[in-house]
Amino acid sequence: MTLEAIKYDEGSLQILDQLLLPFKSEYIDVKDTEGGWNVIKKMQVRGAPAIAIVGCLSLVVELRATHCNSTKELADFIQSKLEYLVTARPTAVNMGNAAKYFTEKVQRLASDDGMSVKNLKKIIMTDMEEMLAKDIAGNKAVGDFGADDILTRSNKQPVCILTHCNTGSLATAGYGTALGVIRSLKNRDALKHVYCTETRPYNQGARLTAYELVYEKMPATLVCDSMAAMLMQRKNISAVVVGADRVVANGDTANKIGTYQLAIVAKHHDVPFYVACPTTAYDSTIANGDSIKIEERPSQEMSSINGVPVAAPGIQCWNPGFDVTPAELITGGIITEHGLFKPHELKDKLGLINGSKKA
Ligand SMILES: CSC[C@@H](O)[C@@H](O)C(=O)COP(=O)(O)O
Repeated sequence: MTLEAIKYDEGSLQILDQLLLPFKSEYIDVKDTEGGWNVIKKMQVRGAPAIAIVGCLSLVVELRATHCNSTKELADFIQSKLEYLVTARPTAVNMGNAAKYFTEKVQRLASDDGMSVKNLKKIIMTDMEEMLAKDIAGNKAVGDFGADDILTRSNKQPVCILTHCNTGSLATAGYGTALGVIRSLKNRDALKHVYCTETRPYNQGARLTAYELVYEKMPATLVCDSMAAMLMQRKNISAVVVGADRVVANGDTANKIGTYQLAIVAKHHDVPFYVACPTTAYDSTIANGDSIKIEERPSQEMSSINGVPVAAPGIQCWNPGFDVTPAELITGGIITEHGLFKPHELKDKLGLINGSKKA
């Protein structure tokens, strides 16, 4: 078994089929953007950062076999493929942010008269290939900032963490976001225990996070989502740390369904609640969480497990894949690769960082 969700080498892209985990380790060849769109839609690869990386790398693979006669033709081709990839899953913003960034870049470079088709292709492909290393570096920084803050609160005493969904190596290029914070705590010998929720209905916690925790030999226990309140009442939880699919301007955060109720329970028990995500999950164009589009998944994903029915035939199902945690419940803060911010600070602080990068 392996934890390498994305294998990429010089134009060859393979993804670990996460629908088969934890019982089978099988890779799928992704040969073009249609293949990329399909593995994202079916959730054979999932997790906001991994979705964007696989989407863009599927375009790199396709670009290698694509001939364009002009830089304008190439830029329009890349733009249309990126627009298509964004439609696979609507809530996670990472693919949308990548599409915006690469569209702006390719159209700007294409308008330069001295640019050749060959060079333009190379610049964009190299930039996309670098997403893998950049994501890991960002995750490591997130992990360290998160561990610093949690250990400051605990007076450097080892901590018990509750996490939700899967935010580890399988959801990213490696290391992980919320699971990256947990990994950083473990690296400092400061992780007493980690609890992961099952994460119904798709069981990313039971299938994927539990698999990563066992693989990494972390002291870990699986709980049902419905046990979170009891857990916080009885088990001395030091912090809840989750990932994000989209953090909007006021700090409201869309993440895996079930996150919002964890934040409410954490507030009731005075447990700090953290969102851990690189800024690739930040969307400054939406003012607050009411306008985030929430993906609704097929009802069979809820009414059956691995094809075995678990609900009464004929019952209707409502299956939103994500919920929105209001900023005021994110009491620990939002941990980014630039540091930890309170939700209300995010807009100004990230605006300053982005502004100074441009200057
Ligand atoms: C680093 S991943 C953060 C989030 O993307 C994760 O918690 C999550 O909600 C994933 O949802 P999924 O539907 O499995 O793609």
